[in-house]
Parts: sequence; C-alpha cells; structure tokens
Amino acid sequence: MKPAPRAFPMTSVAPPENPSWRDRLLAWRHRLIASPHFQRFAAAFPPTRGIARRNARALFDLCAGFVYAQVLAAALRLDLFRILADGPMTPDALARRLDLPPDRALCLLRAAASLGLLTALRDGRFALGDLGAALLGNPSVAAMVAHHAMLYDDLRDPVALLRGTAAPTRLSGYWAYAGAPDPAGADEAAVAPYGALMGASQALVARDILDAYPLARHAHLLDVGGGEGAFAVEAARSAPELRVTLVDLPAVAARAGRRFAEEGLAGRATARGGSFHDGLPTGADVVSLVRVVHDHDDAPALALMRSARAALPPGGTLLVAEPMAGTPGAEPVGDAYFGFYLLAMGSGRPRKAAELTGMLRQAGFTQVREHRTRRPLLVRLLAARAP
Ligand SMILES: CC(C)=CCC/C(C)=C/CC/C(C)=C/C=C/C(C)=C/C=C/C=C(C)/C=C/C=C(C)/C=C/C=C(C)/C=C/CC(C)(C)O
Ligand SMILES: C[S@@+](CC[C@H](N)C(=O)[O-])C[C@H]1O[C@@H](n2cnc3c(N)ncnc32)[C@H](O)[C@@H]1O
Repeated sequence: MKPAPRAFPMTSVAPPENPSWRDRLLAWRHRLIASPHFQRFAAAFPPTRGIARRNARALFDLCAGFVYAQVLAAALRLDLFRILADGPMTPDALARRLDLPPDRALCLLRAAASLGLLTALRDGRFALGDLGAALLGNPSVAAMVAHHAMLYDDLRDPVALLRGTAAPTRLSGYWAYAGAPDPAGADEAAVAPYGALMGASQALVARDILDAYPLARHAHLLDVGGGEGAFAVEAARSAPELRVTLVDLPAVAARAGRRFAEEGLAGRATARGGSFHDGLPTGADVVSLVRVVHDHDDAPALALMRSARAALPPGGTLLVAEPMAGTPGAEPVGDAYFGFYLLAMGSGRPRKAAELTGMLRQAGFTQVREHRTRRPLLVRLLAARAP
C-alpha cells in the first residue's frame, strides 16, 4: 500500500561538517525532546513534569488558536458581553437571548468561560470574565475580530503566501494603497472601510502615544498618513495651543477635514490630500508617523523618513509610533501577527526598534530615543531629533 503523504514533508539537510559544541548540544537537546519515550518520561518525572505539561499546553494552544479565535468571534457576533454587562444570567435565559438551542448556548458559554472571557458561577449562572469585561471597554477589538475573517481567508495556504504564489489576497484589495501604482487615485468607496477601522482602533493607541510624549511642548503637528483624523483630534484636545496639519490620500483627507469641522477644530486643524511619496509640507515642528512606516517596504519607508527630515526645521522632532517586532513579552504580536498580516497585505513588515532607529539615523536624524508606552504590545514610540 502506498504510504499516506506527509502533511508537513520533512526535508533532510546535511549537517555542517564541523559543528560547534553549542550546535551539538542543541542537536542533542532537540533529539531528546523529540523522542516520544523522553516525552512520556518527562511528563511523569516530578522535576520535569511541570515543564512537560506547559510545553504540551503551549503546543496545543498553537494548534487550537483558530478555534479559540472563533469562540471569541461567535461571542462578539452574538453580543454576549454586552448582554452580560447587566449581571450574571442562567444558561437558559442566555440561550433565549442569544436565540440558540440550550445545548449550543451551553457549548459557547463553557468555551468562553474556559478562555477567561466569562466566569462560570457556582450557582450555574454565567458572568463576564475579566477578559470579557475588558472587551466592553475596547469596542474596536470587536471590529478587528470581524475584520480577521478576511485575514484568515488569506492565510488559508500560508506556504503559498510565503512563496508569493498565492492568488491576490483580500487584504491587498482592502488596503487600497498597498502596492497600488497610483495610491492617490483611490476613491472614497475604496478608503472608507479601512479608514473607519483605523479610526476606531485609534482608541487603543492615541492616548498611549500622547501620554508617552505630550505634545504641548510643540506648536504645530504634521500627522502624516493620519487617516480620518482620530489621532490628530486627540492630539489637538491634549494640547489646546497646538495647530495640526494632516496629510493623507485625497479621499481620506476629505473625510478627516469633515471630522475636524464636526469636532469644532476647523480653526486649528487642516487636512491636505495628496501622496506622501511626493514630499511633505513644511511649517510643523513635530511630524508623526502613526502606524504608517510598517506598511511600507524598506526603500519607501526610508524615503518617507527623509521627507519628514526635509520638512522639519533644525531641532524638529519625528515621532514613529507602531507595534514593533521583538517587543519583550509580546514577540508573537510583532513577529507572527503583524509579520503575516503585512505579508497578506502585500507590503511592508514589522521592524525592531533598533532597525527603525538605524533607518532614522540613515535619514539624517540624531538622538533617536524610545519613549515608553503603557502597552508596548499595541504601540511603541520612537522620537528622533532633526539636527
Ligand atoms: C478589580 C480587581 C479586584 C482586580 C482587577 C485585576 C486587573 C488589574 C485586571 C486587568 C483588567 C484590565 C485593565 C484589562 C485591560 C485589558 C485591555 C486594555 C485589553 C486590550 C486588548 C487589546 C487588543 C486585543 C487589541 C487587538 C488589536 C488588534 C488585533 C490590532 C490589529 C491592528 C491591525 C490589523 C492594524 C492594521 C494596520 C496596518 C495595515 C498594519 O497598518
Ligand atoms: C494603517 S493606516 C494608519 C492611519 C492612522 N495613522 C492611524 O494610526 O489610525 C495608514 C494610512 O496611511 C495612508 N497612506 C497610505 N499611503 C499613502 C500615501 N502614499 N500618501 C498619503 N497617505 C497614505 C492611508 O490612507 C492610511 O490612512
């Protein structure tokens, strides 16, 4: 009988001719961990039992991540957390509110409780868990979870994506500027969905940036790729004397201009439409690139930093704020999530703070300094001074 094909073909690679003692030690460790015999032994042996269980759980969570994400997606679609915001409920009452058969409702409730989204009370009722309660305060996370349907479609064949042989992705169409030859030509219908998503998710980052780097010390902010103005509005509110100019693609800038007028900021906030690849207006003493640099490959990202340098007066400041690769304690956020997200989008990559610092120096900035943000997994901040 023909053997079944391996789901993950193993390629054998000849070992290096003179491995170092470190490589040999590592190879021995890996052979040991890979051995089912050792795995069984380690799971029973008291000194290694804890490590073995933690590793098994970590590997299981990697296998099951999509399932956990779909439990969250179902709970959000059914509005479960808002329903429970008023207090604990019995499974039967919840089944009626969610319009689910009682056994299916219980399946969801138990799954959500196992993930910390809900708490199963001793009397059989279900209440919000700490994570479910935190979601209530971050409604934009729900929008991101719904948006992930598109990302997961694109990740269906991750190897094709890595090899560049995948069909055009949904995310590259969603982000109308990604790899577009004429991004400035994008119309309102093309930019509105991502503009709204970015605007909503600014709630997760704007205050953290402004708390880490208060803008009251500056006179005029130029927010480059500022989207529909959510960060600019928050910046203007935080510093009542600050003037703000926002640059984005014409269709996006038009939406930002309307937002400034609605917020009563038309007197000190202006939106300018155009491509930032064609240079930046002068006059500001601080330029911000919020969640913009990681969208772009190295050459255009460096060119953008050079344009910011050219637009600033001596002593002016460039702020680069985005999630970064290699963030201690949040490595998978930058390297796995944003790494694959941007791959699916078809442009850019997450960079380490040190890489961005190197690029900023190359672009002519000095004194690059990181300002600590509250939640570095969501956004980190570099401030670079123009000499
Ligand atoms: C009260 C008592 C007694 C004890 C309390 C115990 C305690 C201290 C509990 C802590 C509770 C607490 C304050 C929790 C707070 C939780 C928070 C703030 C959670 C925030 C979660 C944020 C998430 C999950 C954010 C997700 C963001 C995503 C997925 C962003 C995606 C961004 C994308 C895709 C951006 C795309 C832009 C592009 C294209 C890359 O440029
Ligand atoms: C990921 S969004 C970030 C928006 C906003 N800074 C925020 O953090 O919510 C990237 C922004 O860059 C803008 N953008 C992309 N390419 C551009 C270009 N060539 N010229 C001007 N803006 C551009 C997009 O329209 C979008 O608003």
